[in-house]
Amino acid sequence: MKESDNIFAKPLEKVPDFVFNEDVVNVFPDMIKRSVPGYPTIVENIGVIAAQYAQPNSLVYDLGCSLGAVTQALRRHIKQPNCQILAVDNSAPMVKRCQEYLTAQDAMYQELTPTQVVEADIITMPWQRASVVTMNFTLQFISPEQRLAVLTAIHQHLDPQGVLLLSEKLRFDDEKEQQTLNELHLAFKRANGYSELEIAQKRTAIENVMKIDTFAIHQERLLKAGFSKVTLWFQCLNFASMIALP
Ligand SMILES: C[S@@+](CC[C@H](N)C(=O)[O-])C[C@H]1O[C@@H](n2cnc3c(N)ncnc32)[C@H](O)[C@@H]1O
Ligand SMILES: O=C(O)C(=O)C[C@]1(C(=O)O)C=C[C@@H](O)C=C1
Repeated sequence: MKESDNIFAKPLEKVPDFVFNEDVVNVFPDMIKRSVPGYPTIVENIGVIAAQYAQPNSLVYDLGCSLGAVTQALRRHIKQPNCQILAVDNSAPMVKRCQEYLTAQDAMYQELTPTQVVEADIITMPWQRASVVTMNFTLQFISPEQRLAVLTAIHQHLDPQGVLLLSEKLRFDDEKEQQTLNELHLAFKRANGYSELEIAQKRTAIENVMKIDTFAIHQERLLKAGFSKVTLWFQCLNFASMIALP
C-alpha cells in the first residue's frame, strides 16, 4: 500500500541527514511526485528517449534506481532484441522493494526486457559496456569530487551509438533566476500539501547530502568526461533532464 510522505510533518529536535532508508522507501512514490516538478513526464520520456538509443544485445543501466520507476519505463519502451537492464542502488531497502515491484510488473506484462536489481555503490562498482545509462536525480547525491570519475567511467563503457540520460535539480548563477525558481519550487511543494515545517525540515535534511550544480557545470563536467554533446531536453522549474551523447 502506497503511504503518503509525512516524515518531516512533526517538529524534530535535530533534523538528521536525509537517508534512503525504510521510512523513505515506504513513502517514496508520494515523496518524489510531490517534490520533483515534472517527475512523471521525465520518467516516461526517459523510456521513450532510451528506446531510440538502446542497441541490440546490449546492457542498459538505471543508476540510483530507487523503486524502479525509470527501470519500468525502460522495460515498457525498449524493444531492441536481447537487451538486459541492470538496476543499481546502494540502499538495501530500496533494492528489496524495487525487486518486489518488478516482479509484480512481470506478472502483469509479457516479454518485458529482462532486468536484474543489484545493491551496489556506483562509485566503486565494476562497469560493463552499455548502450543506455540513466541517472535520474542520482548524481546529486554523489559527492561533487567523485562525479567526474563516475561520468568518465560511464563514458568509457558507453556504446558509440548509446546515450546517458541525466536528470538533476539545478541551481542558477543568476541570483534573480535562482530566487524565482527556488520560490516556485517551494510553491510547488505547498501546492502538493507540504507544510512550511515539512519544507524547512526537508531542506535541512538534504542540504549536506544533496549538492546541486548549474547546467553549465554539468555540461562542462560531461564534456570533460568525454561526452561530445549535452542537450537539455526538459526543465520544470529548477529540475531538469539532459541527453549526453558519447
Ligand atoms: C532521488 S533517488 C533517484 C530516483 C530514481 N532514479 C527515480 O527516478 O525514481 C536517488 C537514489 O540514488 C541512490 N544512490 C545515492 N547514492 C548512490 C550510490 N553512490 N550508489 C548507488 N545508488 C546511490 C539512493 O539510494 C536513491 O535511491
Ligand atoms: O529539493 C527538494 O526539496 C527535494 O525534495 C528533492 C529530492 C530529489 O531531488 O531527489 C530530494 C529527495 C527525494 O529523493 C525527493 C526529492
